[in-house]
Amino acid sequence: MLHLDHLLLTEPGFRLEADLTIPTGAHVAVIGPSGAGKSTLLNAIAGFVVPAAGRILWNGQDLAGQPAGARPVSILFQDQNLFPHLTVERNLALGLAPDGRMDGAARARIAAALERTGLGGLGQRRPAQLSGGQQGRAALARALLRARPLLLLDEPFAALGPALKAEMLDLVLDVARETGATVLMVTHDPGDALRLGGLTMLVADGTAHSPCETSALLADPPKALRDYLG
Ligand SMILES: Nc1ncnc2c1ncn2[C@@H]1O[C@H](COP(=O)(O)OP(=O)(O)OP(=O)(O)O)[C@@H](O)[C@H]1O
Repeated sequence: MLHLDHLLLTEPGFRLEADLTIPTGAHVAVIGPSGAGKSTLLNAIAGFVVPAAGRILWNGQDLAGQPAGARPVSILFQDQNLFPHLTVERNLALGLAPDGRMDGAARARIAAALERTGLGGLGQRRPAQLSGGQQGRAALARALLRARPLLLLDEPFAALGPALKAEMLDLVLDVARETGATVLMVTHDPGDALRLGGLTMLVADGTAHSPCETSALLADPPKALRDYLG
C-alpha cells in the first residue's frame, strides 16, 4: 500500500496537499489541470522532490531516507528517459544493474524483455534509430526488467497517435500484471483513465484527492473535474 500521510509539496506560488492511500496492485490514473502538481507528486514519490511536510510510506516504510535509486519505484517520462549514446541493450542493462554490466544471464533476460515488447533483434540500435513507439516499448522493457513495485508514468505516450497509445497502454497493463506493480499514470485524457481501468486520482485546487473508481467518477464528476473536462 502507498500511503501519502499529510503530505505537503510546495514550490514558490504553489502548494499541493495529499492525505490518501493507494492499495497495492491498483491502477490509478492521475488527472487534473495543467500546473496542478501531478508531475510534482510523482517526482516526490520517486524521490526527486523533497516534501515540505508529511510522509510517503510504501508498505508502512517511510521512503524519506531512501535516495531515488533505492526506492521501490520505476518512473517513465514523456521523453522515455533512454540514454541516447547507449544501445537499447545497454539501456535495458541499466534496469538490472546500476552500472549496466551484463553477464550471460543478464543478456538472456534483456533479450527476453525485448522479445516480450516486440523489439526482438533491435538491442544493438541506439534510441535515435527507433520510432517513438519503439522508444516507448524500450522504456517499458526496462521497467519490466527493473520489476519495481511502483510504476509511475508521467504522460509517457502523449506524443503518440491514438492507436499506438492504446497499444502502449495495453503493454503497460501487461507489464503491471507480470510484475504485480502498482501503477500511477498521469494523463490528460479520460479515455486513457478508462483504458487503464481501476481508479482515478483528481489533482486540483491544491489537493491530490483520494482515488475513486474511474467509471463512477467520470459518470458523476465533482465540480473540479467537470471544470477541467470542460
Ligand atoms: N522546480 C520547480 N521550481 C519552481 N516551481 C516549480 C518547479 N517544479 C514545478 N513547479 C511549479 O509547480 C506547479 C506544479 O507543476 P507540475 O509540473 O507538477 O504540474 P502538472 O499538474 O504536472 O502540470 P502539466 O499537466 O502541465 O504537466 C507549477 O506551478 C510549476 O510551475
